[in-house]
Amino acid sequence: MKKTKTFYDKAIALAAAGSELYDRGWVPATSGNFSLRLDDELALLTASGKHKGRLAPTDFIAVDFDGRPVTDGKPSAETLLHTQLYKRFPTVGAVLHCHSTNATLLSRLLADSGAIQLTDYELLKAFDGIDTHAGSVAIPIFDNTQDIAALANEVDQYLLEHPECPGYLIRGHGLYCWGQCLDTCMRNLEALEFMLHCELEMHRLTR
Ligand SMILES: CSC[C@@H](O)[C@@H](O)C(=O)COP(=O)(O)O
Ligand SMILES: [Zn+2]
Repeated sequence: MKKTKTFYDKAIALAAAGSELYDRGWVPATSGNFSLRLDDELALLTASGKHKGRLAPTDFIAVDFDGRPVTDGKPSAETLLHTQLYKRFPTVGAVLHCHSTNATLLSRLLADSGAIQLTDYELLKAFDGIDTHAGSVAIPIFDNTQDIAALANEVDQYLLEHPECPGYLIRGHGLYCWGQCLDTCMRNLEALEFMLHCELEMHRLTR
């Protein structure tokens, strides 16, 4: 595939998001990966192993929804965790994966319960379709593995049964979330990180 102006515009937008996320401490030491939908067959994704706070427009690769690169370079090791979302949900336009302290610690602390219930937070209203704090949103926690295809299958099975899920944790690893566009995805990520931080503090204060 020839890299178009759209490809580079989206790469620049994701690089700016990466810089912001790095400044927040959510993608240390080359961790994390980001993507944007290009069309109904392709997505733009970070190349593997790059520092996600200092991405250049050349640090992005176009992949199909089976994770195969269609431009030069090596896409993220976690490519399938992005492409599965574009494949399952035609409305998803952006996917962000971060390794914040909150996501890493909470996913370890609460792994046995299988999910974190976010309940009675005003910030639940940041998610599309939720207009009240009075409710609960489950954030599932999957076991970490280097077998990304197996993890993608597990996640896909969960999302088939819970299409309203706004994101998920991988134990001791990090958070995946998505949205219709990059702005929405950043908003969802910020809301999730805020509530994960609250949950961690509650755990600390009440244990
Ligand atoms: C730097 S360790 C983190 C990686 O193993 C992975 O989890 C990650 O988020 C980044 O992998 P990448 O292949 O650069 O997309
Ligand atoms: Zn990761």
